[in-house]
Amino acid sequence: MDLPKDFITKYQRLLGPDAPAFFASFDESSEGGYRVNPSRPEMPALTAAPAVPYAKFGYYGPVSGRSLAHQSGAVYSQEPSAMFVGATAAPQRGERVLDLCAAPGGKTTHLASYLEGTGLLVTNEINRKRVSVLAENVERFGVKNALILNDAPEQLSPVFPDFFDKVLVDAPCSGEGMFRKDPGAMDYWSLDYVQECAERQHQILTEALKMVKPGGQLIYSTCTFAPEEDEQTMAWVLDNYPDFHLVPIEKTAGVIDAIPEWADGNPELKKAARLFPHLMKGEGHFVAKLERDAGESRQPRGKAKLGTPLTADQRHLWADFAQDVLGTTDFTDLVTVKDQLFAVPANLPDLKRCHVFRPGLHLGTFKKNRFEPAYALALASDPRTTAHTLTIDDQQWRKWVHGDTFSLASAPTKGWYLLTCQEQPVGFGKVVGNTVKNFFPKGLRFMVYDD
Ligand SMILES: C[S@@+](CC[C@H](N)C(=O)[O-])C[C@H]1O[C@@H](n2cnc3c(N)ncnc32)[C@H](O)[C@@H]1O
Repeated sequence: MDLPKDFITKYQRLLGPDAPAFFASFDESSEGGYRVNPSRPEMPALTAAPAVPYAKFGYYGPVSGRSLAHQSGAVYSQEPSAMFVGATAAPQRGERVLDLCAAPGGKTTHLASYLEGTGLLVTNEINRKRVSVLAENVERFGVKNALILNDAPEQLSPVFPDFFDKVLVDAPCSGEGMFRKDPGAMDYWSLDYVQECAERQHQILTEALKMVKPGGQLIYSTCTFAPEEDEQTMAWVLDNYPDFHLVPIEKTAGVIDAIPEWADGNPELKKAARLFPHLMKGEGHFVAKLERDAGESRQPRGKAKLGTPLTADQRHLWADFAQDVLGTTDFTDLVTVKDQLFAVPANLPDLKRCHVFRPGLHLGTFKKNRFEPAYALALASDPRTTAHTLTIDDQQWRKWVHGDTFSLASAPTKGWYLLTCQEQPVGFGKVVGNTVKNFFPKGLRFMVYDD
């Protein structure tokens, strides 16, 4: 690979005798990876692959974007070193978690797997186009407890002061760890760009640190090797925020200590982790875990007023659907936004200064005198406990994801069914006679080709 000249000079100086192995790794092929979704029935073929030693739910190997496993949210494709980030954050059930720079959602979905639908996951992306992709992935993964925001960090810090148990800053960076998979990332790389990224990281962290509750943690990560964005950024935090300290990260499978000499020599920096492509299977990351001292918390202002309460008619339509089709009335905090029904997380502060992209789990749409369930609800439903399910085969699934109606051998009772294929939820279909009407979202349709 034709690496930038300044990049070669810089890492020859920094890595010395290790530099040739580091440069050689850019000419090797990338190692694919994926995480399984613990809220889905197990797909044995997925868990038969070698496990990523440090990452709960993680496996080595490729996964196709046109596979049933992917469409149904049974897996999330993620390169193995990126899994180290979620594994370091490892939130506990019930915690309040913020993913500040979240799109396309690799780390967010990993955090969601740890939370198991409990607590709160606020997942934010500053870029409008990218927040749509984030929402798509969060919904595909069946995440029930997420609030999706589209804000800059400085818009969020006054809303969530001292609020979160865990804050993840997976920072925008110079992306040197992306060069191998995406050589286009080299086009905008320069020594000045690295500096620019470091400055932006300081700005993001300034806001992010305000949202960590006393005793809470901030996990900082990049997919670059640049010391300016890694050890030096953490040294800057330690110098400027005396109530934060680094917590040691367990390192296995070729993950090594961060390098204090690449910053101000503070030995504390060793507690952070470096993932190098010549030392482990993955593209490369830097990960640090900061913890805030215990102390008094400021209280966030007000209470969120999301959407509008349901009308009596809407309550009945939803209750009928929930009882008949889902077999559960578990969802409690319900609101409508225009004609859309959402289950929203409880105990949120006043969000009127935020851009709310999804106030919670999208349950469906109220049409004239009827309720149409959402794709997001289907993928958040567990077929093992859903009242109305209908098993479809592989051929029927291909028609489903292509947007075609298809026929059944016999006609079940008319109505909505959670369709399942190989036990995975794939959407809500409406059965009329022996035909399944297609409600697979238009923007997500695709064609499956024979291998
Ligand atoms: C490394 S990517 C995040 C990847 C994501 N965490 C994942 O695992 O899929 C960094 C994200 O930060 C966003 N970003 C860019 N500038 C930002 C800023 N000033 N503040 C917050 N986020 C920013 C980018 O749009 C990008 O989506």
